[in-house]
Amino acid sequence: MNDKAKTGDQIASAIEAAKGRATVKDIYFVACGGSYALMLPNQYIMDRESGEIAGHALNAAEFKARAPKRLGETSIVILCSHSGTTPETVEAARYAREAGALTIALTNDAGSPLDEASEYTIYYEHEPKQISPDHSTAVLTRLTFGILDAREGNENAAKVEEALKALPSIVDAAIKSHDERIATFAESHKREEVIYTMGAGTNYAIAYSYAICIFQEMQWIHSAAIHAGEYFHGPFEITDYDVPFIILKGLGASRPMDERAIAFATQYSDKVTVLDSEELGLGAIDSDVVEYVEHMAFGTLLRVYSDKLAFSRGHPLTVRRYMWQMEY
Ligand SMILES: O=P(O)(O)OC[C@H]1O[C@](O)(CO)[C@@H](O)[C@@H]1O
Repeated sequence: MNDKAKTGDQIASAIEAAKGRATVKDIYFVACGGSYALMLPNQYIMDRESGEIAGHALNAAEFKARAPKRLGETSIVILCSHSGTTPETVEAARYAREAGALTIALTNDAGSPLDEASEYTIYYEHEPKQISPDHSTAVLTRLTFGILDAREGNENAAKVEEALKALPSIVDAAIKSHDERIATFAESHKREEVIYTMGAGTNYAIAYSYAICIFQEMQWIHSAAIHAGEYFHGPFEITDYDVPFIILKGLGASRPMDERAIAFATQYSDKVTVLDSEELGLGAIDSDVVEYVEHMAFGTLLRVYSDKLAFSRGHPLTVRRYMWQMEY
C-alpha cells in the first residue's frame, strides 16, 4: 500500500524542481506499453493548455533512437514504468539525465532500476478496477498540471484537482450500473477472434492500451486501436455486420469525431459497444476539464469488462506466452 501523503510530497518536490529550471521548452513523456499509453493524455494536455512548452509522448526506445536535438537542460523527461525494470525506460532515464534534462519517474516499485536512474521518483497506487488521485494516471495528470501551473500559471489546474476527487464515486457508480452490460458483453464476445477499439482525444490512449495490453497481450485477441478521426481514412473498410468494435464517446473537443465514427460503425456493424462519458456520469465534472479525466473512467470501467471477458473465455489476464518468459 502506498503512502498517500508521500505521493503528494513527491509530486510537490518534482514540481518544485521543474519550477527551478531557468527555461523549460519541452516535456518528453517516455515509457513502454501500458505505461506509454498513460503518457498520451499528457501530450494532449500540453497541446491544449501550454503556450510555452511542447509535450511529446514517445516510446522509450524510440525516444533514445530519435535522440531529439532539443533534449537538454531546457527539457523535462517524465518516465513511467510500473515494474521500474523495463530496460528501454530505464535506459531512457539514464540517457535523458546525461543530456542534462530533469528526470522524473513514476513507478510502483521503490528502489527499482528506474527509481535509481531518475533524479525524482513518485510512487503511485495500483488497483486497476478503482481510480483515485493517487493512481498512476491521476498522478501523471497532477504532475503535468502542477508543472504547467508552476511555470505559466494555469487556471484549470485547481479544477483538475477537484475533478480527480469527484471521479472515484462517479466511476464506482458507473461500474455498478454496467453490471448487466458487462456480463452480456463477455458472453457475446467470448468467441470473437478480433475486436477493434476506437477513440479520440485523451480517450484514444485507452483505446490504444486496451487493444495492445488487454486484447493482444492478455487475451490473444486480434485488435487495433483506431483513431476516430482516422477511421474514415482506411480502417472503415473493414466494417461489417459481424466485426466488433468498442467505441469511446467523450465529452471533450473530440466528441464530434466520436459521433461521426459511431454513426457509421453502428450502421454497418451489429457488434458496436459504445461507452459514453455523459452516460457514465462524467457530465457532473467541470466541462473545462472533463476531457482531461474522462479517460480514467473509461480505463477503469473497461478493466472490469476485461475481467469478465477473461473469465468467460477461460483465459486469465495473467497468462503470457512470451512476455517475461524468455529473452526478447
Ligand atoms: O514498464 P512497465 O510499466 O513495468 O511495463 C511492463 C509491461 O507491462 C505492460 O504495460 C502491461 O503488461 C506491457 O505493455 C509492458 O511491456
